[in-house]
Amino acid sequence: MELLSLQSFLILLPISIYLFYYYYHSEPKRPQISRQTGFKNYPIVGVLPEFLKNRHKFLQWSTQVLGSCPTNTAIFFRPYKFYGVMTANPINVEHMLKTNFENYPKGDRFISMLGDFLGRGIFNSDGDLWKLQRKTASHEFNTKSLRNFVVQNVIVEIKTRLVPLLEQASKSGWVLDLQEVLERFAFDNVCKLAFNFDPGCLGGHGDGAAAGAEFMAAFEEAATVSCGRFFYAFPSLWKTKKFFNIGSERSLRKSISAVHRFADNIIQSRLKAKVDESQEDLLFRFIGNNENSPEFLRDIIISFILAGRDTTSSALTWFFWLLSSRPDVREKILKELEAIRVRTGKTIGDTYGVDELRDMDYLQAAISESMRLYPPVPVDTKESLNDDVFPDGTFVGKNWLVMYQAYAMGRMKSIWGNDCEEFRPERWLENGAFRQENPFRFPVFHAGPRMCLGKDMATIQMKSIAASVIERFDIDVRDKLTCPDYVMALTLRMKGGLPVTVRVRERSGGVHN
Ligand code: HEM
Repeated sequence: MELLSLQSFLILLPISIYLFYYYYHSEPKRPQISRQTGFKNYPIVGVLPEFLKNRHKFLQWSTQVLGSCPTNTAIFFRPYKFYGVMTANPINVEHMLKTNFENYPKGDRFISMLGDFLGRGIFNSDGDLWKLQRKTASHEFNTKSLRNFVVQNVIVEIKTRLVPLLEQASKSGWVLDLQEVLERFAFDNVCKLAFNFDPGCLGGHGDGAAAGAEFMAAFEEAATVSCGRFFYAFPSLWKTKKFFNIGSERSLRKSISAVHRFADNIIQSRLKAKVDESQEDLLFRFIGNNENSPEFLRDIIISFILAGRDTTSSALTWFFWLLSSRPDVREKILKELEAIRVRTGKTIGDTYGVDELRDMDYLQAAISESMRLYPPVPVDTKESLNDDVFPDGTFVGKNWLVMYQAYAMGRMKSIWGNDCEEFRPERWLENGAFRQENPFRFPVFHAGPRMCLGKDMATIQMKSIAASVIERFDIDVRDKLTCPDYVMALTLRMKGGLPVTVRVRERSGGVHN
């Protein structure tokens, strides 16, 4: 036995020495890593042991690492000469998202992970294919007609589904998962925007409730498993599963074909009907360009559904959790809403138009502050096309994985000051008016040419929901003092949801109706 150990040692020793020298001397830029504070990169295995140890609290761990680096930027490497850099420094973020945008596409690594599901839709493409979709979409997103369409959909969903559901919950004392409710709301909404189909996930009959629920479940599964590919320590694992069509990859294939079948049916029937001027949705707007094949139309639509699905629900779930332990903030929101109602002659239950929503400065500040601490997209990744140097002096090699961490940026003293951990909406106000933050310091909606297209729509949706819920109901979070855990996915979802009970709010004049 001892002889065997000695033999193994003698065999392994030269191999280890060889690998050590190979990794350390075959890469001329490597010395950057050892000089860098930050991620612990071991010989050969790189950051992998630390990553595996901290995977369950990835965001807190990487925030702490970035905070300890002089320029809030850290390099790591993984086996097989795979290098990456993560930053929480606004000047680096501006460089990668705007100044040297062409050098930082999403890259093949990202695109191949989501490719089976999203094809080459706007969310999953680079270069000319992306530019083309971006041009059409940004033109359409700026039209008044699309904005009105969105506002109308949100109003109907709130009045006919969300409010009745919460009223029912308040009467019967149900415990609701608020995160799930908000996700269903967002899914109904984004499907209407994408191809004017109402899946009726939050109640009602929709355009076919059973089909809608099936579509949402398949979409959910396809998105979760596709995004799960990002978190494999060794990407070859999911590729092998895919090759043999086993495990999660097998269910992924099934759910993707269900989503594609569903979307194809709608697209085919719309194409057969030729141009239907009564439609206002995105599909109608992209069909207008005759050059788009049905498959490409499907990719475009699915990308939009993915982008608009979990983001607003994530933002609002964390917002309602934060609010539950801050009655002072809630009171200020209520005061602001009351002032707007008095000025416009409205009563509780009336809906708010775009102008009134725009006047809700304090509510906007509170939602932004919540997204600063809990950004719906906590980490964003790119791939470098060529060698480059960040403005802070960090070398970035060709084909490196390049990430900015919005979660960490919201918690950097260098950006937000010593009270950065505190939930303080006032930091967004100047003489009572909401003040936009520089998007490279607050890249929650991304920034530069690829900035989120749905920012305004998301804002309308979030403020409408928050205002309607807060003025009508008291939301009691069951465990308001424990910070919920999150699920590591592309969006920041709460682990286990947000269980709440609901009470119709009592006002000085009694309970409203
Ligand atoms: C609070 C809500 C939202 C947040 C925080 C948010 C954030 C983001 C972020 C960080 C990106 C960049 C993603 C990446 O690089 O991979 C993005 C892109 C995008 N978002 Fe949003 N988003 C929100 C809501 C929406 C909504 C409601 C829509 C509308 C359907 C939407 C449509 C898009 C699209 C189409 C892109 C891709 C833009 C491009 O690549 O050119 N987003 N969003």
